[in-house]
Amino acid sequence: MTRVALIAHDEKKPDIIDLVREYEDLLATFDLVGTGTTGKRITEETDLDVERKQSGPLGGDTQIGAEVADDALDGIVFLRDPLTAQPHEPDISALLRICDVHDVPLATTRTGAEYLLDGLALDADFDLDP
Ligand SMILES: O=C(CO)COP(=O)(O)O
Repeated sequence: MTRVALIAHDEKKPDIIDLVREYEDLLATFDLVGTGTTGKRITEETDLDVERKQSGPLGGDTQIGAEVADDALDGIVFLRDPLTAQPHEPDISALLRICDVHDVPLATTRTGAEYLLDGLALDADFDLDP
């Protein structure tokens, strides 16, 4: 099954909720994992089930990076806040780097995320406009 990670910094949480609502039917067919607070918000505000890792600052990005290293993920949506310094910046950089190493598609913007999910829908033969 397609496995996707969902991550958003605090300023971007409304955007990721909006995005997952838009793609909820598709995402319901995927195996979802997320960092702690992002995963909690998505499970509270949608009908989706998200496996929750640690919160980002407590190692969640690193845990997701470990899944990338194991080739366990098909894609990552990571809506980053480019205007706020993050205490765990090294973990964030490491996650981006390991995605480059393993050629795992990663979207860090809303529009990029839509292209990524559209592509995963195509791979999964899922009709987004039935
Ligand atoms: O900090 C994050 C990603 O770097 C996200 O973590 P949370 O989902 O726990 O807020």
